[in-house]
Amino acid sequence: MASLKPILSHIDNIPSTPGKFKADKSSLYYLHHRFRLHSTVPRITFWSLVFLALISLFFFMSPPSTTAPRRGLRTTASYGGSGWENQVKASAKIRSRNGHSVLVTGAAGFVGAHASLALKRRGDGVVGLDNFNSYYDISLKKSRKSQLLDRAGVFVVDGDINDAVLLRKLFGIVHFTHVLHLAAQAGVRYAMVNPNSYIKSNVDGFVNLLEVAKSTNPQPAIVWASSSSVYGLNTKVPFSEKDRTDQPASLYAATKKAGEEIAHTYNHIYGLSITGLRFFTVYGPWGRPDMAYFFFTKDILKRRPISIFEGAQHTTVARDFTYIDDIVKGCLSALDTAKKSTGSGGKKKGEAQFRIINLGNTSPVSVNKLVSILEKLLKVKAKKKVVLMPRNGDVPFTHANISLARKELGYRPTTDLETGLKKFVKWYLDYYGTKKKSAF
Ligand SMILES: O=C(O)[C@H]1O[C@H](OP(=O)(O)OP(=O)(O)OC[C@H]2O[C@@H](n3ccc(=O)[nH]c3=O)[C@H](O)[C@@H]2O)[C@H](O)[C@@H](O)[C@H]1O
Repeated sequence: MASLKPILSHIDNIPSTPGKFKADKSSLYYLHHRFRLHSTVPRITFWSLVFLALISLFFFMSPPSTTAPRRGLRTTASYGGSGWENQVKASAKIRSRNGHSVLVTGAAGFVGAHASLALKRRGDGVVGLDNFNSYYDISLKKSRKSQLLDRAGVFVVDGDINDAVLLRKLFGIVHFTHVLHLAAQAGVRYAMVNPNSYIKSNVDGFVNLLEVAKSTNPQPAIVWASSSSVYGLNTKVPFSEKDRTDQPASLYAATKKAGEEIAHTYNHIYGLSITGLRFFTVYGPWGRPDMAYFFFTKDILKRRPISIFEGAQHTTVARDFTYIDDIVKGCLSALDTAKKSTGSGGKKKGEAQFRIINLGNTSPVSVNKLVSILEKLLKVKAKKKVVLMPRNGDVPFTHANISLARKELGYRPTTDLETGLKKFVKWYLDYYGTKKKSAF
């Protein structure tokens, strides 16, 4: 467990759970006694007053809009009202011929923000949804949200995929042709710290979204983020979609694999068109602070030691690091090639498309090499500690076979790790140096 410490130091503390309004018993008691003392007021009047007071308290404490309980790492969300609806409608406006109308979940996240921007810039209608949980720095998520609104007019709704009322409301306002579902509890190692957050987002939340989508008329086509981690302890390389995925090494991987099976069920029963994309270690500007390339950069600059994992018998740990722009192209292409769902009224009317596709770089790089590229770009020597890879969810290597992505999506990744990290480091120095200068 000692090895978890440096990793978790990059993750924010979990906030307390939402508080509920409780009637203050002591003040009720006090009132009751006062009324008893002044017995000129009959008992019935006392209780009528208490009742009235409670009703008005309830009324005044309710926001003008819908308030939804939020599950997961944060408190409550509010939404609704005509101003809010107008923002949703404006954001959803399609500006190109044959453009899609896309609900992007996790839009204030790393991949979600980039994908939302790319969709909006080419003329699609985009509405974002994000619960702004505190798994990592909320201010980074808020910055992405502001960038989306200010630079492209993408509105990100503050809400949760577990909130069916909100989802139905959004589908009621906009006829989404597609959902790009990227909201998830990410990170392989954090699953040992907060296992339930993975079930809530990646299983409960996904089912909730599919339930609403399957009942919508017409049903949207769904493209969602699975993960390279489903290959788990698979040793056959490169990882092909035909390989076994029944040996997950982390709860994160297990929930993503569960998502793939759940997606199959909804496709089979309800005729939802569903494409699962297995992302391979996505990195780049505006990335996730819990990922190694990100916190290595921070620690190297602060002259703090970093742990480099190695396998048993000193074997190298490697990843098929994939640059964000390549992933975004893959996502857009998956949306463009997605066939329509076939169901209506919650019933399947014919076979619907079901796909699972790797999106990787197909060129694995060792963690050692990653660090030496960062040292060169940052012009600082890292204080490296080589440690045996802890048994906390990591796998020794990943390597994507992307033949299916090439065939189905015309996917061709073009950014090597050095080029991609150069762009990341430039962004990092801008963002954490002068902040306001950073733009997508
Ligand atoms: O493809 C995915 O589906 C997943 O990709 C990402 O997981 P990983 O590939 O494990 O990325 P990341 O943590 O950056 O570790 C990178 C490398 O550094 C090594 N590593 C890590 C920490 C450390 O202290 N030392 C170290 O050597 C570590 O052993 C590894 O070899 C996403 O986080 C995850 O949400 C999911 O999307």
